[in-house]
Amino acid sequence: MPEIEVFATTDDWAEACASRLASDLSAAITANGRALFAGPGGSTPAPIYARLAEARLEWSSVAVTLIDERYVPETSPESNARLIRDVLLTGPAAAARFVPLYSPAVTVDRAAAVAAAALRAEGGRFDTVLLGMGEDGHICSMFPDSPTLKTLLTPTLAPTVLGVPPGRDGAAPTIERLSVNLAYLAQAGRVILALKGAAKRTVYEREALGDPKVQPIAALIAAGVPLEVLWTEGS
Ligand SMILES: O=C1O[C@H](COP(=O)(O)O)[C@@H](O)[C@H](O)[C@H]1O
Repeated sequence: MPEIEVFATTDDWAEACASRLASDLSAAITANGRALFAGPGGSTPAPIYARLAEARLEWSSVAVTLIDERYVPETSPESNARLIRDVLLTGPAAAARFVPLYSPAVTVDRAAAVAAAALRAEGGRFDTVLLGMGEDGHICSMFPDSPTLKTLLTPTLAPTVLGVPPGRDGAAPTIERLSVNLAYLAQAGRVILALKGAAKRTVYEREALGDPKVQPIAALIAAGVPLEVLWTEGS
């Protein structure tokens, strides 16, 4: 299992994550003339996004998307796109192109198909990825016990975006979602899992040793996702 890299402060941790992402984007622009980045929503990534926004990059050559999204428009406080727009796509980074997963399609599955086509048009491979993880062990919108988990984690599927229904009887997720699948993470140049707090460290260590068939983190490791795990106790 990938070793956990420990950082003494939130600043050091956010800086390390942002500088690896910026370095990957810069290398992709040099090699291909463009770069594709995918990141999470949630409460964890804001300090990383704020630092990444300050990176000296040819931002007009960068496309930014999400690893997952709630099926809500950007006007909703639940929207992951809103976090990206407010914190990452600011200053010079506002020149980057945002590729949303959400669209007001008829169903979440139709929106997933639209998003999958949009990502294919961007090259279909993430140059670098930032991941978060919930305390229940979910990454992207790959929720333990969700009926969609097995499909999202099927290693033989091509990179795509899938609709995720709400959990039954109050189980997570509470609303419909969209999520990239395992293949998108397995084919990425680098995947940084940014963890904050003692509880998430314990979950990671437990999940990483778990059953590779059912748990997202274990499945990522089994599939050879180029995972780097950066942790800070945080505040
Ligand atoms: O639902 C989500 O949660 C995870 C983790 O969020 P956090 O608040 O614990 O940082 C996030 O990675 C994911 O993108 C988001 O949709």
